[in-house]
Amino acid sequence: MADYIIAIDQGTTSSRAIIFDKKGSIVATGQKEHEQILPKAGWVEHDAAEIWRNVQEVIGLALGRADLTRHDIAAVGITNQRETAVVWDKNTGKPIYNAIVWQDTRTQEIVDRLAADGGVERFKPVVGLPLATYFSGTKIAWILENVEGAREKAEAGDLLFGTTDCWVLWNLTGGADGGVHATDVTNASRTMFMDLETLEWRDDILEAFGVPRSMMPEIRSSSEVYGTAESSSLLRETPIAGILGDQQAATFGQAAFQTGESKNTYGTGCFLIFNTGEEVVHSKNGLLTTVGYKLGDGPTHYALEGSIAVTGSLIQWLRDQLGIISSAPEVEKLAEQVEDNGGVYIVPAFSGLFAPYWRPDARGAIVGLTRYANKNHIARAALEAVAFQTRDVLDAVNADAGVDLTELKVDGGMVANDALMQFQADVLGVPVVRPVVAETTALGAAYAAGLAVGFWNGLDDLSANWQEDKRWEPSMDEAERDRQLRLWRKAVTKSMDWVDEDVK
Ligand SMILES: Nc1ncnc2c1ncn2[C@@H]1O[C@H](COP(=O)(O)OP(=O)(O)O)[C@@H](O)[C@H]1O
Ligand SMILES: O=P(O)(O)OC[C@H](O)CO
Repeated sequence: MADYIIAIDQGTTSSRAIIFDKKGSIVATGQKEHEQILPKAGWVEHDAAEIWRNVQEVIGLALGRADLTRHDIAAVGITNQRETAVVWDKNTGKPIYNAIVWQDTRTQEIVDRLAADGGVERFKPVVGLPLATYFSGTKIAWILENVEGAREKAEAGDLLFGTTDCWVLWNLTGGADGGVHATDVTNASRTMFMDLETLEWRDDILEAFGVPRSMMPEIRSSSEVYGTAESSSLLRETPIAGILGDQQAATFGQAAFQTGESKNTYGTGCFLIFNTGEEVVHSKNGLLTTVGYKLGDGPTHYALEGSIAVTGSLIQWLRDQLGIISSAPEVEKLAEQVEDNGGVYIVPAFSGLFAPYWRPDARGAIVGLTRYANKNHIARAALEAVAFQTRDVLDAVNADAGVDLTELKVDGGMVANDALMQFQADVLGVPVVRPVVAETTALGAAYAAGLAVGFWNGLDDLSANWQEDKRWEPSMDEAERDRQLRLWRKAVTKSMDWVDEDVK
């Protein structure tokens, strides 16, 4: 058997291809950012055609850097930004509109319309999700209602929907020339349309959203052979054998396979996932219920999730919109030049507030400003906002689980930031632990693909690969932690109730 697995990580900010060996170590990486298209306040789009071009390019980069060919690759795993909706014409292979990204809030009116009959929790007992702009369902509905000719084409069976895993799989397996139109259970669980118990699309919910079932991909497990790469691909004939939404992939890559295990990933947003085993658990504290993973014909593993919309993207905002840093890592230097936040708190409710608040009416707020405040305080407050939001989610997980987590496994682009990780341990009051391979998202997809083709024999092989790299112990005294949390929560209340009829 070939000695490597390649994982394609189609993220919000960039697409990566990462080649792993049997130990789960990274052999080579290719990465390319794609454009963030921001046509109006609250709108976030990606060009799906650009994403597919980038995916092909990064596969070439990774293979080239490792000096490997497709013959060295046993299988391909795919992981992806979840919820982001691509709708394309199955005859031409062209998207009929830009992909509407998970952070996009344009569909609030559709949410309100659907919620008018039964409230935002109307479908939650079946799909685990409240009605919110975050999930794919209202994004598909928006495209069908607003793109000229889309409704007719959809009714005629000419349009396909997919999250970006499905878009990449379809293209990689031949596109309009016989591409496989499938997604996995974890991605399907983020659409609003999948029944968590039966793992099938719900016709009544599709109908309520006005989405024809013919657009929907087949729902498959997270680890099985979906198809092989088509003949013009650098990976031709290689089996595509694993798909997991990126947060579930990170949980899998952290080897958090058992009930009660968890992880928090710090990327564009932050996502804490808590494994609830084979049981569907409904949150009483603002968390989502989602599928964790399903390997082939094996049992379905479920999870509770605390999704935070804006964390790394707040650092991008400091860089791109305010211009106070020229690269993301610079934020740490800036923040460390002051002893504290100078009384400044940032609530980055750019897309409203997600877990555990679910307040679409919230917008970003910077509070506590005095003339003393400077860019260093803003940088510090931005990092602190990431940690405070995670604390709010962890409180919800602890309340739902009925036990307190004793440490937090972390990963993602932001965990390179020492100041943030130390502050995170301080405001949580529990240690924060980073594994050697912090690219757990890609690793999780590689694991799913490798298990399907016998590259790894079972979960024990994967657990044996997990190794601790660094641990941050809490060092803040309790009174100071309580004071900071009180001020943070006061700041959160200031961001709420902002959007009304005049403010979009
Ligand atoms: N050293 C750093 N300090 C703070 N934020 C960082 C640092 N390095 C990267 N980031 C942020 O992390 C994000 C990238 O992380 P990544 O895991 O690649 O995200 P994604 O998978 O969402 O594309 C970006 O939003 C960037 O602003
Ligand atoms: O691409 P990321 O890492 O920001 O993850 C996005 C999430 O999947 C959105 O739910």
